[in-house]
Amino acid sequence: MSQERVPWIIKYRPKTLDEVVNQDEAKSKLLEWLSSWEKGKPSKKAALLHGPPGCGKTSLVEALARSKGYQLLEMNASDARRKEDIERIVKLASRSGALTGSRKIILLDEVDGMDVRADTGGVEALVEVIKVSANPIIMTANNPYSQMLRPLRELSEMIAFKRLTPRDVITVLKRICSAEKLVCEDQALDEIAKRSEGDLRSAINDLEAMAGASERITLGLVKSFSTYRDRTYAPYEALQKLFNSRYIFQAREAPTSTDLTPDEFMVWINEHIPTYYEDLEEIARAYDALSRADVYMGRIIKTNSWDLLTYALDMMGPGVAFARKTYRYRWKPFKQPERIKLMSETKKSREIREALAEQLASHILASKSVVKSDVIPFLRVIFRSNPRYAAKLAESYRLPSEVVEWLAGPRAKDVLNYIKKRRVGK
Ligand SMILES: Nc1ncnc2c1ncn2[C@@H]1O[C@H](COP(=O)(O)OP(=O)(O)OP(=O)(O)O)[C@@H](O)[C@H]1O
Repeated sequence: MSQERVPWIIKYRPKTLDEVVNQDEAKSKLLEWLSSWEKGKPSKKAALLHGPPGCGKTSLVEALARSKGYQLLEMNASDARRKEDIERIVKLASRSGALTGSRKIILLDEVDGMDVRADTGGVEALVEVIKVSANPIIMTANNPYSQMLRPLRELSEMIAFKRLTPRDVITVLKRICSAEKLVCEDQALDEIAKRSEGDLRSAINDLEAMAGASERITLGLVKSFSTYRDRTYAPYEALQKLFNSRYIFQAREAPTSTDLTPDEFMVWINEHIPTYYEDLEEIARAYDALSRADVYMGRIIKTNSWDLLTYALDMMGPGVAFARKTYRYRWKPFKQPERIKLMSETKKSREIREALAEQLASHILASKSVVKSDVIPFLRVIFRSNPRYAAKLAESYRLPSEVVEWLAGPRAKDVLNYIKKRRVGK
């Protein structure tokens, strides 16, 4: 009988929570969140585990389910292309817990790989499922900060995973070497760990491939084997890379090593220049370089001249990084920029303003920007000071109640009452 070989990344998956290395903070946050579920008072309906590839997100959920006696229903979100797939699979799973008596955790891997074109509606379907789910839903993502995942972020406990250090990677590789009775030079393990850049999955795969080629793993063998991989970084990691780069080429790579577009990444740099630099002169020089990058980006977008991108990248990468006077590695807590947070918090309000401007522009034959700057501010004053007259305006322009509420703010109730009275009176 042929014996089927189990890949090492499956064979050596952590079986217990203790075997998941160097993710203690994520572990305790996840345990806390799950216990809030068990008490019937979940702090957030879902959990979104995020971090670089191969750092233990899926492994931790599997170990958690095993240790706490949950049945784990796993689904790769990027396989579920359409709204119906998500609804069918997850809805079923999220409702049946109470009937069968077995407790379930639903794990949706790689939600950032979901097909997000507007017509697929996957994210919206997932949001609805999370709201009604009777079982805890855990999602994983490498990059949780894209605009399309915003509705999921709002409903989820965000749990960050660290990139593993070379030492963590070596610990696990040594465990595997001894279980497989593999002779491996220390320097060879160091090299595999260095090349993996914290991705334990790729390190284990490399080790397995090399073990298939030779019984003894030497530094020479490693060097002849693997090549460095192109990696995608989370924005805060790319910022560490950028600000702490020793060489120009490192600073240059940083802006394109994330899933963000160069102008989105500029928002992150813009917010964090004062986080990283303390010296005023360094701050001024860094902003000067960034403003030049901004000028190039503006030109690129206006005239579609993408050949200028290289100059923009030079300015936002090396330009910002080498604004420093002397090199010193500094670790800084880079967070999601306030501007991005604010933009998402005010998204609804901006959408209403935009729609109202469009509607009024055609009524009063003015441009949308004139309506926004010269008409809407006055309407807001009228709606907040004269509800009776506001009701008349709302009726004649057929404004939906959402718009009335936005214009009238604290006086919305009064305006809506007058509208009702007018309708009854007719
Ligand atoms: N922190 C860790 N401790 C122990 N083993 C780990 C750890 N992280 C990863 N591994 C090993 O690497 C393999 C891949 O890990 P896992 O699937 O958990 O990564 P992930 O973070 O979910 O990655 P991705 O984002 O690519 O899905 C696992 O099979 C496991 O053997």
